[in-house]
Amino acid sequence: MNNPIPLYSTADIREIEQLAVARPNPPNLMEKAGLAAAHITKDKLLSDDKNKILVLAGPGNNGGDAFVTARYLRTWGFQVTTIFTGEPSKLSHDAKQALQNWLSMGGELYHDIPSSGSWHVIIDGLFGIGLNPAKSPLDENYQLLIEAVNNMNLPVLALDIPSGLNADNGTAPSTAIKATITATFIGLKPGLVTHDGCEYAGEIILCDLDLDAISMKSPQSWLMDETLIKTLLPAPRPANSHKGAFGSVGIIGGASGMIGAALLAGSGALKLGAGRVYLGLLANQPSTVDPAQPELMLRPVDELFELDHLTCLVVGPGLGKEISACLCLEKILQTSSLPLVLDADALNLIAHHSELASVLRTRHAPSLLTPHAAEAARLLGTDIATVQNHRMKAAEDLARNFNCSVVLKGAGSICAFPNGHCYLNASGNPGLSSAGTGDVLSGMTGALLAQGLTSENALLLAVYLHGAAADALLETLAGPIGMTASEIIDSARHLLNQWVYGHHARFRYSHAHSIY
Ligand SMILES: NC(=O)C1=CN([C@@H]2O[C@H](COP(=O)(O)OP(=O)(O)OC[C@H]3O[C@@H](n4cnc5c(N)ncnc54)[C@H](OP(=O)(O)O)[C@@H]3O)[C@@H](O)[C@H]2O)[C@@H](O)CC1
Ligand SMILES: Nc1ncnc2c1ncn2[C@@H]1O[C@H](COP(=O)(O)OP(=O)(O)O)[C@@H](O)[C@H]1O
Ligand SMILES: [K+]
Repeated sequence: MNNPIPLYSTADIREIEQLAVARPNPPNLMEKAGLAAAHITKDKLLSDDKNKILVLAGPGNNGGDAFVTARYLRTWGFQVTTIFTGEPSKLSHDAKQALQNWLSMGGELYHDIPSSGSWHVIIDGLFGIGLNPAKSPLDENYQLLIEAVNNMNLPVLALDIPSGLNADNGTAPSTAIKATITATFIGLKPGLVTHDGCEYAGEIILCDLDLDAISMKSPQSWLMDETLIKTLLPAPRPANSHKGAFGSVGIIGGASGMIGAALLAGSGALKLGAGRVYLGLLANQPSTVDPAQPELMLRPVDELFELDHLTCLVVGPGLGKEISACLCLEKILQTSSLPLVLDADALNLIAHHSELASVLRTRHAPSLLTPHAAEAARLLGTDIATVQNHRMKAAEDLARNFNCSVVLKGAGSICAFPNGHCYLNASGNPGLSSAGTGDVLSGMTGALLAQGLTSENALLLAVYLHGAAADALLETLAGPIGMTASEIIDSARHLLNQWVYGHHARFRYSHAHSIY
C-alpha cells in the first residue's frame, strides 16, 4: 500500500533542508529543483511549435531555482527570456551561482516584461516559501507584475508555490500567480491545498529532490487523496445480511421551516448505506412521511429518545436555536452514550452556552464536529477572517479544545483529531457551495459510523467522498453551476459502491450458455 502523502510547514521544510545540507557530500538542492522543474515544463507544457518561455526570477532562492530551470531549458534548445527582480549582491551563495551560470551561457536579464516579446509558457520563480504576504505585503510593482502574468492567459509553471500565496495557510492577501502546474519541492505544503491555494496551485507535482522527507521529519499532517481513502472503506457486505447489521442513524433537527435540512441529512444517511434512518423533528406539527423518500422514518423528537437500537446520532440539521432545541441538545450531550455528529445549529448552541461546551468536552463516546468557517469562528470566540487565515490552526484548536474529531469545511476541508493529526481534503469543487450540502455531509458521516467505521475513518471517508461525488458530477457537467445537495447523495452512493465492489458487479445467478 502507498503511504499517505505528508504535508510540511515552511518551518518543517527548512528543518529538512538543514538536515540534508549537514550531511557529508550535501546535495545541491537548487540544482535538483531547477532540473525537475525544467523536465516538467518540457514534458507537460512545451512542444516543437511551443518553444518560447518567459522565466520570472525573484530576489531569493526561488529566483535561484528559476535561473537553474532557465539554464536547462536553454541548453535543451528552447528560447528563454529571463526577468530578474532582485539584486545580485543580496542573493544566497547557491542563487548567485545559478545566476552566474545563466549569464555565463549567454543568457540575458531583463528587469520587466519586454514589451515586444511573445511566449508560450511562463515559469514563476518570484517567491516561494520565503514569502509571508500577510506580514510582508507585496508592493504595487510586484502586484502589477503578477496581474500582468495572469492576464497573459498562458500556461504557468510555479516553482515550489505560486508567488503571492502563503505556503503554510493558503492565503493570498493581495494577489498570486495563477499556476497551471505547481512543481513543489521536498514536501507538499498545506497552503497549496486549502483556502486560496485551491484557486492558484493548479495541478500539483511533488518533486522530492531525492530526499526521504519522512525519515527526516515525522509528519503530523497528510493529504486526503483517493489512495488514502480507499484504505478506509467498509468491507463488502456478506450475502446473508440484514438491515440490523448496518446500523440505525437518528437525525435530530428539522424545526419549523427547516425540515428540508433534516430530510437531506436523512437521505444522505440512507443512501450511504445505513440500515435504518429515523428523523426526530422539532417542528410543532411535523410531517409523518417524506413522499420523495418514504424509507425515512419521521417522528416527533421525543419519540427518538425512546428508541434503544440507534447506533449514532446526527444533531443539528435545521435544529434552530429555540429553547426547545437547546434543551434537546443538552439532554443528548448529558445522557447519550452514542457517537454524535454535531452540525449547524448544534454547533451554534454549543458556542453560545458554555455549559453545553463543558459537557461536550467530557463525553466518553466519540463526538464529531462539522463546522464551516463561521461556525468555527463562533466556537473559537473569534472572527471568520481569523479562522480562514489560519485554517489548520483553527481546526486543530477545535479538536483540542472540545476533545472532538473536527472537519473545518470549505475549499480544502481540514479534518483534525485530538491527537494532533490533521488531514487536508483534496476533493471537492465550488459546485458544493449551495445550501444543503453540509446537511448531506452530516448524514453521510452518520451512515458510515452506523456501519461500524471508527469516528476518525467515518469522518475522513465522508469528507473525501462528499467532495469526490461533486467532482464526478463536474465531469458530466452537472455543475458547478446548479449542482444540488440531493445530486451529491446519488453521486456519492455510486462512487462508494464502485470503490467497495470495483467495476465488477457480482451476480449470483446467470445462465451458462457454453456446453460442457
Ligand atoms: N528550502 C530548501 O531546502 C530549498 C529551497 N529552494 C527554493 O528556495 C525557496 C525559498 O527561498 P528563500 O528562503 O530565499 O525565499 P523566497 O521564497 O525566494 O523569497 C524570499 C525573498 O523574497 C524577499 N521578499 C520577501 N517578502 C517580500 C516582499 N513582500 N516584497 C519583496 N520581496 C520580498 C526576501 O527578501 P528579504 O525579506 O530577505 O529582504 C527574499 O529575498 C523555496 O521556495 C524553493 O523555491 C530550492 O532551491 C530547493 C531547496
Ligand atoms: N468551493 C468549495 N470547494 C470545496 N468544497 C466546498 C466548497 N464550497 C462548499 N464546499 C463544501 O460544501 C459543504 C457546505 O457545507 P455548509 O456550509 O454547512 O452548507 P449547508 O449548511 O448549506 O448545508 C461543506 O462540506 C464544504 O466543505
Ligand atoms: K514561485
